[in-house]
Amino acid sequence: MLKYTIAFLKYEDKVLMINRQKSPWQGAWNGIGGKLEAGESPTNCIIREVWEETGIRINDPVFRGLVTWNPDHEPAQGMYVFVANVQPEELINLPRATREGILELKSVSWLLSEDNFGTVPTLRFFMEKVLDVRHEQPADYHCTFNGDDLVHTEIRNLPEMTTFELMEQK
Ligand SMILES: Nc1nc2c([nH]c(=O)n2[C@H]2C[C@H](O)[C@@H](COP(=O)(O)OP(=O)(O)OP(=O)(O)O)O2)c(=O)[nH]1
Repeated sequence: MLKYTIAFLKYEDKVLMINRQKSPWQGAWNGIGGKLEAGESPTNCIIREVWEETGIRINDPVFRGLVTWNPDHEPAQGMYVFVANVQPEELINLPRATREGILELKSVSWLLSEDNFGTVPTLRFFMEKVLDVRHEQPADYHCTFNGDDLVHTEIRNLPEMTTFELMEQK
């Protein structure tokens, strides 16, 4: 079982992002998410985290895979990734400061642009595929870090346990 979840909430060609208030990746834009609680399924975790951090209720997050990183990077080895569509009426008062950081809608093209150093370093590797729900199967997007430098990326098949973990205690 991985320790974290993350969600990319889409509206048209934009995604709701948070500029993180704390480490890791303090000051960088990332999707919305957080740590699994004891006994919580990844799906229930992401529904709770999105509610707590944005006030938005997502009912049917779509599982899109894992982002994992080398075990020596830190004890937490990865996160379950989800996408969900949101309605414009749910995206109020943006940008908005919250306890976790600043919430803002960012365009996918800005998030993926090569001269953008304002996002967490893994995002550009997996985000386009994760958002392409119609053409890309869920996968394990594996990252190798040396310190804070992302030195290698690799797309792996999903471990079989993943489906079971997702269904657990739903
Ligand atoms: N720990 C960790 N989290 C990462 C990395 N990259 C990355 O996108 N994340 C994501 C996973 C989560 O969505 C988020 C980290 O969660 P968090 O620390 O804000 O979790 P939380 O709010 O539940 O934690 P807390 O208040 O209990 O400390 O960042 C990384 O390298 N390390």
